Amino acid sequence: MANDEVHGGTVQCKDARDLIYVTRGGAGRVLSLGGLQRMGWALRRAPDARQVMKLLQSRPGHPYAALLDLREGFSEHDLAEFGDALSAGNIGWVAGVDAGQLSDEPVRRLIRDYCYDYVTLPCPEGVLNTVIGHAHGMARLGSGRVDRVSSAGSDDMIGDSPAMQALNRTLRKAALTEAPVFIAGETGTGKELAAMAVHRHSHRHAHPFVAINCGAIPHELVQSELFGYERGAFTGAQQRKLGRFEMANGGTLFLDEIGDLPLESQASLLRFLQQGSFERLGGHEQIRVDVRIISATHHDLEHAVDEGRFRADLYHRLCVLRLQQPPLRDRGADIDKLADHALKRYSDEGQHALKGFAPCARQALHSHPWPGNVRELINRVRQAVVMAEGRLITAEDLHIDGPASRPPPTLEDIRDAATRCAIEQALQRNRGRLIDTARELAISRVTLYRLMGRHGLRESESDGNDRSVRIF
Ligand SMILES: Nc1ncnc2c1ncn2[C@@H]1O[C@H](COP(=O)(O)OP(=O)(O)OP(=O)(O)O)[C@@H](O)[C@H]1O
Repeated sequence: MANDEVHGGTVQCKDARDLIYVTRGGAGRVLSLGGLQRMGWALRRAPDARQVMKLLQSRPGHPYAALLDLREGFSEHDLAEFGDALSAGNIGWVAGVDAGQLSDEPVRRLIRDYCYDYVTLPCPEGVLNTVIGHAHGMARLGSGRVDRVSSAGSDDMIGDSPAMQALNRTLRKAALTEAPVFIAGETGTGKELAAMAVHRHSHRHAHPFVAINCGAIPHELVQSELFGYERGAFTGAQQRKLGRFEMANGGTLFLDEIGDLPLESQASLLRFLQQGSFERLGGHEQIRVDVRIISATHHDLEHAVDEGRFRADLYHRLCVLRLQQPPLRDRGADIDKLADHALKRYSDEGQHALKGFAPCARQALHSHPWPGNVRELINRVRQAVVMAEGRLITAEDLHIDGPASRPPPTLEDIRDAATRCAIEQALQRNRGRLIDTARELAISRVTLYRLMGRHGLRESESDGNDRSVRIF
């Protein structure tokens, strides 16, 4: 769901997602979908229900999006055979239709009862990407796929380094409250996983967790995606559509890349946070829902506020509780655990069985700076699984140049990392109170404050009061 991001107009793929294109169209009616493949979809074609079931059975529980092209070739009898595939929890269906088919009762029923959404074909691939992306996200929620290789604290979040232990403790505390949570951290550090963990540990866990990537949706569609629309709200709005807020009722709404939210939607979100209600597009009724908001971004939201791109009042409403996702390079042995996990997860994609990582690869994993964090690590290991020719994955298979890419840490680097970690943990234990934290660490408050500035643990050099501390 919140799986794509837009950088400078191009959509970058985080992980390849599986799309099944079900079609029996004649020549000229089959969509090529090459653009979707470039956007990171792994495309599989299936002409009938049997093929779809075969694909589902080959990877039980694995999430798929499926585009069911209903424009030609399927009789009512054929469609009846899709019953099991349409009801599977790990597949999100989108129907593709000719506009005229929407008056056809069996087609309407199929869409209404089984599909996440429908599109009128042909349609721009950007739109298709968004819609099937959402369907895939819903399938992921339904798939119950949890990677429990972890030796760690928080369910499918692998890692038990001090930084991750601190994060796990904090997110469990956050889960017990109803306050909005803001998750900061570099791209690929696992902010969405952290948001899901907060939801899972909250009393809302039996209700939906709905995620949306505000940066991956065209600005003009964000408002209707979030708040839904009434029939006739605009040309093409042939029936009422529920927005993400309504879908998340009782549960949690995760707004990823919140910094990309257009100003109009910022105003609506602020109104929701103040009043607990909103209006659908084209509607006048105030709709009340019970939704907890978790937001995240890998950009500097404070900077966006300073530049007037993000409303300061909304920022303060969203950032009541703040979690900081640590970068991968600060997670020590977690790097090995994550690499082993990725190897296990993708081992069946390789040509031959792999035994593990060669010493040079282990060394490279620890010398690489990981600008793309866990996502980059998973992608590199996945690619190495496919490309490796030997029994062990080498640094070369990972396309990491070896220790030269980052010199080993100096004593000062190690001391700095330990100081930062000690201060972070003490701040958490003391709920951000500087006086108590300084006393525990046996340093003066001035020294503590100086060290926090040096290690990036407070917002600005000039603001010296306790309110600037964002760890609780
Ligand atoms: N601790 C972890 N254990 C296992 N997998 C992880 C962990 N952290 C991240 N991942 C995986 O890394 C990928 C990226 O994670 P995620 O999408 O949560 O990152 P993000 O911080 O939200 O990224 P972005 O800022 O780009 O939206 C996902 O495939 C996720 O499953």
